[in-house]
Amino acid sequence: MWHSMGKDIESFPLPEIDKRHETTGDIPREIVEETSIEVDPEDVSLHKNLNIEQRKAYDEILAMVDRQRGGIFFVDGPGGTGKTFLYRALLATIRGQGKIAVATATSGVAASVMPGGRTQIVDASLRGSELWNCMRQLKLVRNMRAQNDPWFAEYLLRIGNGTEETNDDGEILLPTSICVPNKTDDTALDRLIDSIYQTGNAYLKDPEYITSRAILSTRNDCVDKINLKMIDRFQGEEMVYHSFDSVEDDPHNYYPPEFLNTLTPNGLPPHMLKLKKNCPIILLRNIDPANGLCNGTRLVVRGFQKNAIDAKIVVGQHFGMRVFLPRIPLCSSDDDMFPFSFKRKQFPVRLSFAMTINKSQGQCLPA
Ligand SMILES: Nc1ncnc2c1ncn2[C@@H]1O[C@H](COP(=O)(O)OP(=O)(O)OP(=O)(O)O)[C@@H](O)[C@H]1O
Repeated sequence: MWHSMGKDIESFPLPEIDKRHETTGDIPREIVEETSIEVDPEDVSLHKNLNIEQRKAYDEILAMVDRQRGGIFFVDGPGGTGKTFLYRALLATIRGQGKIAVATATSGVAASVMPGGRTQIVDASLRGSELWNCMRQLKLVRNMRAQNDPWFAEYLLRIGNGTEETNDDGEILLPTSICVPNKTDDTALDRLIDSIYQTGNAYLKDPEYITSRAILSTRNDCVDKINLKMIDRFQGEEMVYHSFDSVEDDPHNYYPPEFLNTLTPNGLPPHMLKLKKNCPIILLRNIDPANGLCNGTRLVVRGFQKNAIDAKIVVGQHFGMRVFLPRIPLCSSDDDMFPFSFKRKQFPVRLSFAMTINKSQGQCLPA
């Protein structure tokens, strides 16, 4: 499990492992794990559908593998141009030949969209690396996600490439068809919500519907406000979980729980976590990345227990898997935020009708 998070047991002060009990003989466990990844039959035929640029990249990378030559490739392309699709095709072909293909990504969610993906923490910039000059850049340019709307696909690419026309302030013009007019009154937020989510509970209860869309904001307070509005509209059995908040090394109790309860630092769940059956949630910590439970995984609540949330994974490789989420102690990732070290014991989840743009990276929101 530690390996799947890019860590090693040797970095912890634990007794040495007695290797006599290893069941894999002399073969390192990682090799056993990698060679036992099953190739999805659907992925095996993906290579037949590659577009021209994907095909060129696929052929070039595989040629290097076939010739058993080393090589480094950098597949570059804006969102939706089919990078993941290409990786899946490559992984399936290489693994299908009985060879090892290790899929890693810098975030758990990005790894979870690739079969057998692992998280590797990269503390470096690729361009700053001396390897950059040896890298062969392969560019994907065609937006495959917005194929049935070629105008929008082109528009997105122009924005990504910085070639869309701007005004004197450097702002681009959004077409009215994708805007919700802001009348600066109290109903503006409700109108935004109405245009994203149908009000009928039949829609909201459909996990596919609910996870195919989200309202994005730059700020956590906005996200919390929208999520609270949404959960009130949502119908179903309700449960409120309160967190246990404390400060480490506070023998004089300078920071009473009533005060701590009012805080919601970045990356921590709220003190009062209000959930309803079938509502969408997003995980805030890497609990078990190998089984799809990582920071950013989206789930739908199926039921409540006193000390566990019964939920179903609704994205990525582990789609449909039923899991039980525990309450865990969480610390704020931003150490400078408070002059004390804050600890919250809570389920590591937030509602995900709305999420911050940061959290949405690596997510697939097809609607
Ligand atoms: N050659 C193809 N044929 C059919 N569908 C494709 C093809 N390539 C990609 N797609 C589809 O287009 C969508 C976007 O592809 P993908 O997720 O691989 O893009 P990406 O570049 O990894 O996007 P992002 O950077 O946003 O993660 C997916 O639904 C994928 O199935």
